Amino acid sequence: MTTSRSEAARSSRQPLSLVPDRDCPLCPRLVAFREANRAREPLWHNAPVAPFGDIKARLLIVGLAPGMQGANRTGRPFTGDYAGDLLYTTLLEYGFAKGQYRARPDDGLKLVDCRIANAVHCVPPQNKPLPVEINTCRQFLAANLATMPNLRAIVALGRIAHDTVLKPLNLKGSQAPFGHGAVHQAGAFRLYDSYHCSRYNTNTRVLTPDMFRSVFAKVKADLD
Ligand SMILES: O=c1cc[nH]c(=O)[nH]1
Repeated sequence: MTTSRSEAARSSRQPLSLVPDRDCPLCPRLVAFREANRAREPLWHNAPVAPFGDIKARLLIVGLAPGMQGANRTGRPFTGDYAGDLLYTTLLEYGFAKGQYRARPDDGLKLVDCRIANAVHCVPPQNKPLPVEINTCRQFLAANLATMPNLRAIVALGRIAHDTVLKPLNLKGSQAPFGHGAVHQAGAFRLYDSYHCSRYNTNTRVLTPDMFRSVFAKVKADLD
């Protein structure tokens, strides 16, 4: 996001939409999936998941998409699935969260100087959003980036999150290749890459808790 782009976004007459409507119609495959999930599990959230945390935070964490049994069920990013256990434990350890994480949205956990959003706001089949869905949903993430007045650091969890923030940050893939632990400067912002904290990545030791911690240790040191 260049300064001019964010200024343009802030001053545009149309208010920026930070999250899709509950019945967002933009991605037909995700709409059909959402309707099937609503019929099957009427008590679940089953709608686009809004970002969690203060808009005035300096840190934005970008995930992939709501997990079926996690954010899609509970309505809060990374809440109720395996990926959230590692993420919230690490955020608590580095002071980016306070309280206790109990895997439910009424656990009282508060993020500190930190906000969490997803590249895609609706749960995709098999956890795999299509490129067209990622492109369509980017407008909401870009609105968050443009609206966060104190934003300094962005942690991308996985390659899809990394790729999707490049455009709003006005970076090219060749300038900022994805790599665990890589840090990319984008004007006033820093983009930190991490492998996604999914169960698959942690079970296969592609990502260890120490590797994950080292990303947040760096962010913390840079922000302090
Ligand atoms: O990327 C992810 C994974 C799980 N839950 C989320 O909200 N996002």
